[in-house]
Amino acid sequence: MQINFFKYQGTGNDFVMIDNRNNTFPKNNTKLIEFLCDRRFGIGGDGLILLENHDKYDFTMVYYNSDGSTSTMCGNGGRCLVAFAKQLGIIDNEAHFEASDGYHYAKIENNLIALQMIDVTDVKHFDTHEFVYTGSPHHVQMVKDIQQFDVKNIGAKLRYSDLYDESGCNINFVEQLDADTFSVRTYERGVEDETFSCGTGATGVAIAMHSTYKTDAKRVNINVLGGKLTISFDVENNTYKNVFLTGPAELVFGGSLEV
Ligand SMILES: N[C@@H](CCC[C@H](N)C(=O)O)C(=O)O
Repeated sequence: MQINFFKYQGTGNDFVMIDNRNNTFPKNNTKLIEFLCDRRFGIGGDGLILLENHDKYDFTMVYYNSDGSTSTMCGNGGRCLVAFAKQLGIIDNEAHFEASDGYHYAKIENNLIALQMIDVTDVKHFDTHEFVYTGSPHHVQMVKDIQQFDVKNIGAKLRYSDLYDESGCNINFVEQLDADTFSVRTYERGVEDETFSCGTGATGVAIAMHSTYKTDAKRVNINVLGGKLTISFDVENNTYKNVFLTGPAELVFGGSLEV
């Protein structure tokens, strides 16, 4: 079969995008998804996203990690999918769509995609870290000298440690740069490596930093290896609401391959 695809990236978190409105993509073929995401033998990406029809909203987002596993929400992937939907002419500058964690609203402003994330009520505090669920599970841990930190090995150890069940967790390491700016590096489960950016992770970090009083800003800058993200929110009765993840999302190239 022939597969037509586009490759997008959002702050260096990169995705193979496929328009599956005709339902022809073999969704249970884990090996195929892994192959398409492979950087040497395939197209290359941290994940693969299908854009599908929805009976009420503009589209449905179906997300797979690069190991071919179906997973929970991907914030950067959601932002890239909004840019892809605009390219396909499905939306103009606003989108309403459904993902694994429910309904999402997004808007395109000044070439940036602002994606509304789920409300977050429960930030769990531990001696060494915080745990936040922002559509995907996130471990948030402060470190010093983050640029020298061994994210891949220490991230993998924590992801497979007794702290988490077999489904694991994404592991974010954080260093504060100023009152409202943090540097973040993330080990992503399902990629089993450090990625250049993680949107649900950046969102989790911003909320964890606010809830532990490291910042009182409600607009937090997160610097990742692949660029800059901004997370804004309101706080009402310990619930983080109107949470928006904002940043660039760009088309890299498109093509087709025979599989
Ligand atoms: N890169 C993503 C997160 C993707 C899901 C994650 N790997 C998981 O399995 O939990 C993002 O931008 O949020």
